[in-house]
Amino acid sequence: MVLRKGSMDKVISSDPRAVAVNDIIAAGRRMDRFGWVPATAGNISCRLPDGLIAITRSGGHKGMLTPHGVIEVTAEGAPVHEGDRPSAETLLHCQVYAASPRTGAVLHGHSVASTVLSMLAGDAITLAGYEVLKVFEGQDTHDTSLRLPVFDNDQDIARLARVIAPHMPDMPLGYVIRGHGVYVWGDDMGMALARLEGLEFLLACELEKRKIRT
Ligand SMILES: CSC[C@@H](O)[C@@H](O)C(=O)COP(=O)(O)O
Ligand SMILES: [Zn+2]
Repeated sequence: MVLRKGSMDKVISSDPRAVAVNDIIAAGRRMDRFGWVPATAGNISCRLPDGLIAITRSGGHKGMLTPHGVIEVTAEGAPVHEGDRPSAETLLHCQVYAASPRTGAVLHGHSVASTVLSMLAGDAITLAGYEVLKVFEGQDTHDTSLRLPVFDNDQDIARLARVIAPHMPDMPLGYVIRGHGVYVWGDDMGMALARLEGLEFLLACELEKRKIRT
């Protein structure tokens, strides 16, 4: 048994597929504990060493996943096994992996804070002055601001991916889909979860600030 960099759990196997399934199930439970994947909302994926992507099946509760709830798709989002129905938002995960060979895990949740704030925002939410900004790579002071892009929601995920595409190279935090939820990623699942937790904390703070002001 070994421990991996950034991991939040002990590895249960040296088989990368088993590790990915374990990581996805654990991530879903953790996101559910925070209330970020209500009903069947959210989706979770990991890149496998052979370039395939392990991703949640469409329509299941992400806090109650079993190994059956995780399937494999190609880098283009096609299910490896005929009849499997991957997340409706698979193309958004594929787009994040295609943008950087370093990215190993992608998380999508529907928190109250990301949903509400994005409905009040323009094309971005600015996060400034918070100590927790230091959770993001390259940030070593609270005395800074980071921009979280907001894209209009669209049920046509291929079209939404085309709108997001030009912004992919310049998104240090992830992004939010308006009235929908947040996309965050990292080199591995541990890093992606840490970034999601940091970002959600910051969004929750912003929401509280707005309530106090009104
Ligand atoms: C409960 S509605 C949420 C869905 O429409 C979608 O946005 C979502 O996040 C989950 O879709 P899924 O296809 O299960 O990955
Ligand atoms: Zn969603």
